[in-house]
Amino acid sequence: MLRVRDLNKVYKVGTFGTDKLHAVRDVSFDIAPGEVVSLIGESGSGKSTIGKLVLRLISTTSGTIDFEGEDIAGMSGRRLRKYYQRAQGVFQDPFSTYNPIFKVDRAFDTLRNNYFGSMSRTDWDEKVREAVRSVSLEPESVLGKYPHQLSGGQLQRLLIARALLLDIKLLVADEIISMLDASTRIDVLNLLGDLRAKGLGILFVTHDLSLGNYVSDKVVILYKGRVVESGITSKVFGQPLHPYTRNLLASVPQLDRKWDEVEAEEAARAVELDKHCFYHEHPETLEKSTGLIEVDNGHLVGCFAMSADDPCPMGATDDR
Ligand SMILES: Nc1ncnc2c1ncn2[C@@H]1O[C@H](COP(=O)(O)OP(=O)(O)OP(=O)(O)O)[C@@H](O)[C@H]1O
Repeated sequence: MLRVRDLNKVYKVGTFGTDKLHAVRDVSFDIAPGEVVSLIGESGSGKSTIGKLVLRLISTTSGTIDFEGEDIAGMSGRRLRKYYQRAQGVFQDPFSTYNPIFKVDRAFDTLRNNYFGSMSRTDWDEKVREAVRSVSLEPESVLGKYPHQLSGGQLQRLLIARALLLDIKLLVADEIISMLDASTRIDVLNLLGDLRAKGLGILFVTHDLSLGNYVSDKVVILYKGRVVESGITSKVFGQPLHPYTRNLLASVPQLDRKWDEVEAEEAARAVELDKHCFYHEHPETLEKSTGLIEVDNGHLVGCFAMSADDPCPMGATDDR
């Protein structure tokens, strides 16, 4: 359904826009219907930029994004409107999405004006109520209210309901639960699970490894805009190969492991990597990547071996 290939985004920065910031580098991944793919990485790794590129909120520098076989860069007019009927985004801070001086219903009305102009008011109101119920909210408790009268979780679910009115096939969910409390988080996560079961493809953007592990079928681990590892979640998290992924996972506290043990493992890995891995020696630059190596079916690892005949000490070669 969604096919992203060799995506690059370079921002112009600096006072006169003369400097360049390479925010996304050669990123490729696919999302099938009913599949959740998580983009995981630390702050500044390019996750949100990729989400915005997929929603065409910003333009690509190079690379392609195909949705149902059509390059979204070439869409305009009716075709672009149709794309937005099928692909929508929900972002981190639900409060900033609503205008505080209007009731939340206004977010739905703008959609009616754009896409459902010919529908009668009665039919539209019923359609909205149905969408609100589908995200486990009571229409009477939330419609007609101002944003400050509702919780973050209710506002977030209303935004998902709004997207669902369009019968979308792809949802870009960018850190959508990071501002919610624990009990509301689980409601929104369960809702995403229900939507996935109905065939919705979800691009889930998060910096939280455990969340990525919980919700996704596949993960794409990003470091400074570049994919360092990707594949089926259980494979990437069960057998992480790239030093960055391993360090990320090692940094998540585990009840059954002592910190000394984790540190000793990391030190042993550092010895293996010394003078072999460009990433290990110079993590500040990723220019020397030799691309991604497929180590297992769909499990790709970014390789930064220092020379072509230098076997990657992290196992990112065919014979390991
Ligand atoms: N409009 C912009 N102009 C210039 N640079 C930008 C712009 N938007 C993002 N960047 C830069 O691009 C890089 C990637 O940013 P992005 O927001 O995609 O990262 P992220 O992984 O989503 O981070 P976070 O988790 O903090 O939101 C960062 O260095 C950021 O400062």
